[in-house]
Amino acid sequence: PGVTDLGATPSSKQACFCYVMLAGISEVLSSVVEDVSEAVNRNISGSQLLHELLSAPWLRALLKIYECLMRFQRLSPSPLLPCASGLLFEVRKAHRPSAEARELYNLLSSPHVQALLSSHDSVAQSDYLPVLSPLPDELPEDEEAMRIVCLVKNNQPLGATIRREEVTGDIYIARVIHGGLADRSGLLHPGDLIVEVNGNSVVGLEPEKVIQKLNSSIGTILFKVIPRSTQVTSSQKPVYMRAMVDYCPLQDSSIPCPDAGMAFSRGDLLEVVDQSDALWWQARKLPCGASFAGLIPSASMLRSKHKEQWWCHPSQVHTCIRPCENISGFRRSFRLWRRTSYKRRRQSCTSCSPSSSALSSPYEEVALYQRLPQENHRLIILIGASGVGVNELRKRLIKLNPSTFQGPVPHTTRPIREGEQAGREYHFVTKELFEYMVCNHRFVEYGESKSHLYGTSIDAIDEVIKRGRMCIIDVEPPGIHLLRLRNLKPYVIFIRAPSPDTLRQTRRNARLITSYAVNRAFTEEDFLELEDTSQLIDAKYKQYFDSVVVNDDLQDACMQLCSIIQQAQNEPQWIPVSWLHGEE
Ligand SMILES: Nc1ncnc2c1ncn2[C@@H]1O[C@H](COP(=O)(O)OP(=O)(O)OP(=O)(O)O)[C@@H](O)[C@H]1O
Repeated sequence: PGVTDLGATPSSKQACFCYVMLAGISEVLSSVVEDVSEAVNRNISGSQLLHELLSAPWLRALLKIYECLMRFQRLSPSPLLPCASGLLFEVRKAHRPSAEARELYNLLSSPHVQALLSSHDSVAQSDYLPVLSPLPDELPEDEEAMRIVCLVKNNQPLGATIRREEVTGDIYIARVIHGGLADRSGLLHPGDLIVEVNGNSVVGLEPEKVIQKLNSSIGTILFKVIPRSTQVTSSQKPVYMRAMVDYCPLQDSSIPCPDAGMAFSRGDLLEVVDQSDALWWQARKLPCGASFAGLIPSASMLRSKHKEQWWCHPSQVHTCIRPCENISGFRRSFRLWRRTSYKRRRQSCTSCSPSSSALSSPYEEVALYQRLPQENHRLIILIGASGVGVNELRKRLIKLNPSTFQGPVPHTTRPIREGEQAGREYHFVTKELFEYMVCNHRFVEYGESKSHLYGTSIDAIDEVIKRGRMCIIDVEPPGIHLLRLRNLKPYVIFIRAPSPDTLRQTRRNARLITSYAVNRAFTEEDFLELEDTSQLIDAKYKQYFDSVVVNDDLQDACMQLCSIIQQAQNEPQWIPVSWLHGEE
């Protein structure tokens, strides 16, 4: 039985057959009885009766049936092939089909499996279209090998770009997009000369016209190409890069094919699969969603684009949060200074665009890094708008686990006070030593408050890390650049302001540090400034953020921070390759 016969049980079929047989025999017998009774009634002689009986059609029919049954008995049916006996066994079992058999039956009879089986049969019988006309018997000696490529285009783009040779007007495949339709076919390669598309010659046509032809083709596209004489097999290993700038192909007039372009934003992780072209690379965004790559400008291309943009719109490329010359750490006096300085700087800047370092390196090569247990902990940097709660979160973390988390001890030129201990609250240093450290770039941040200098030094951070602790600092965003060092391998967490409603709701009873004596409640102006600054930092520095925590509920934010820090120290993370083995 075929798949579709699984439902009918063999016993019911046999019963049906027997019924047909019995109906025939009873007909024959009733005709025998009829003939005999007729002969008796007619009172004919015995020999005549015998002759009539023996020549009666019913007797012949009975004898035929008898012969058939005897033959059937001699040749009792047996399976022709061993697999057929297995099949028979299965069929017998199918009298009461098991749950598996029923499931198999359902699966096999589903439309897509039926379609798959039918496709398989077509392929197995080479039953596919179009049937190409046979090659002429006699080909000229100098005839170039022509390849006829048939692609079935669905909604996806073709996945190849073309270029025109200016002198000859020939149209060539310029590049094949990784994972795209053309690439998967394995039949079109960069450098192949396109002679015809769907039977129409393309030689001498403008590339736009060819693209139009291709775009308007639905279903099958038939290419006639002369393959490039030497095929270049590209076996490039993917390179992973962090985008340090934003890019939108639809706004880029220089891209060879905007449809093949891939947009990305600062901070996106890109898997660059092809760098063979000096101007246009091919990449996928990670975590990988698309099966095919997109075109992105090469690093040199992006650099020249940004230079060009700078000359056209120089006002857009200044930084809205400039590197600070005199900003301080996290003690109360530092933070007071920070608040006032922040306001001043915010007023003078209105725009937000990539910094100069992003322009010089639009992509940063990264690799996965897993910290080994014997290695130093990574530096944890918290970044956030003033008032968002960076200091509060940091204090809570340290309080929660003082043997694990620690902040660096700041330096100051102010005299030591009663109850203070050198190296505990501050490193108390002379003004000369402080200035010497400034000249030698030893401070991540420093500033002046009430004629005294305060600063957070790289050495103080190092000290904490070397003691085996996890150093947690909060710095103003420009400080990130100074801390991106191989030995510190900083992990940056952005503390983002919650939605405007949640911000106002959660900070109803919070106090803002405004002076040594007075902590006042948040005003509407504070909220607006906080939201504004939070968005600005996010937009300008997101390429450096490894994680983001929204500080809505303090307890939740603190817990989230703990688990992110744990992951940062113990799970593989993407870091710049220069932190693994390169120069700092
Ligand atoms: N999620 C929160 N819910 C309620 N209050 C909060 C929350 N986060 C912080 N606060 C409170 O907001 C105030 C400002 O926080 P904090 O001093 O940590 O700000 P900051 O980001 O360090 O800014 P600055 O550098 O200006 O001090 C503090 O009183 C703090 O307790």
